[in-house]
Amino acid sequence: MINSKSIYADLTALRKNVPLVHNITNFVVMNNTANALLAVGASPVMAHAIEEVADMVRIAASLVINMGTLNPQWVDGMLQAGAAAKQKGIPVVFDPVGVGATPYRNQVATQIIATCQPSIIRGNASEIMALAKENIATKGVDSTIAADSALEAAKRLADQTGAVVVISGVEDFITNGEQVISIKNGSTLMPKVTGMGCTASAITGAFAAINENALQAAAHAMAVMGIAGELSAAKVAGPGSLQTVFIDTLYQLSEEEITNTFIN
Ligand SMILES: Nc1ncnc2c1ncn2[C@@H]1O[C@H](COP(=O)(O)OP(=O)(O)O)[C@@H](O)[C@H]1O
Ligand SMILES: Cc1ncsc1CCOP(=O)(O)O
Ligand SMILES: [Mg+2]
Repeated sequence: MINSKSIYADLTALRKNVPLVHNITNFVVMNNTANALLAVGASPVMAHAIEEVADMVRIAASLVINMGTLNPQWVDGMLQAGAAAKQKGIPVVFDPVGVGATPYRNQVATQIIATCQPSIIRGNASEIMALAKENIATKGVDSTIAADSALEAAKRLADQTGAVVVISGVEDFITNGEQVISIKNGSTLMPKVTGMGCTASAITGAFAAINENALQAAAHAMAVMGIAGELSAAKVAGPGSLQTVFIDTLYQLSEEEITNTFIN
C-alpha cells in the first residue's frame, strides 16, 4: 500500500509546496515540533489565542491539535479552530496526549473528537486504548503497553470516529478500521526524547496537507519519522544529541536513505 517510492514522492511534494501547518500544541514541544516541521519541508505556525485561531485556520493547509498541556481557554481555542477547519475542509490531526490519565483529559478528548472530527488521530498504545474506552492503567504521557495490543481498539476507534488511527511504538500501526499498515522503522532511543510522539503528529499534519488520502499520508509520515529516527540513533551517544541530529537527518533525508532503510 505504501513503499519507498510513494514515501519519497510525498516528501518531495511537501518540500515543493511548503504547506502552512497550524499547530495548537503543548508548552513542552512547541520548539521541537516547529523545527521538525521546518526540517521536513513544511511551514509551522503555533497559535492558540481564541481571538485568532479561526483566522489562522483560514490561511492554513492543515491543523494539528495536541492536548499535552491543557487549560480551559486553550480548549476553547482548539474547538473553534477545529470547527473552522471542518468548515474550510482542511485535515485535522489530533494527538490525545495523556488521555486516560485524568478525567479532565478524557472529557476534553471526547469533546475534541466530536467537534473537530479529526481525519487522523495519533497516539501511543495506552492513549488509543483509553480513547477506545478500554480499561487501561495509564502512566502520564508514556505508554505502558505495546502497540500491537491496541490494534483491535484502534480499528474500533477508526470505525466509531471515521478517522485514520495511528498507534506508535516499537512498530507503528496505521488503520482506517479495515486496512492496516505497519512500519517497523525507529529506535529504542526515540521514546527517551520528550516530544517525539508530538513530532510524529505534527509531521502527520504536514503530510496530510499534501496528500488527501489520510491513510497514506499518516503512513508516509510515520515512515519518515521512523527512518529519520533510526538513521539518527545510529549516529548519537544518547537522547540529548538525538534531538538535534534528528532535525538534521529529516532535513537531509534522501531517496536513497529511504529506499535502503524503510521496512514494513
Ligand atoms: N521502542 C521503540 N522502537 C522504535 N521506535 C520507537 C519506539 N518507541 C517509540 N518509537 C517511535 O518514536 C516515535 C514516538 O512514538 P511514541 O514514543 O509511541 O509516542 P509518544 O511520545 O506519544 O508516547 C514514533 O515515531 C515511534 O515509531
Ligand atoms: C511530558 C509532557 N507533559 C505534558 S505534554 C508532554 C510532552 C509529551 O510529548 P510526547 O507524547 O511526544 O512524548
Ligand atoms: Mg504522546
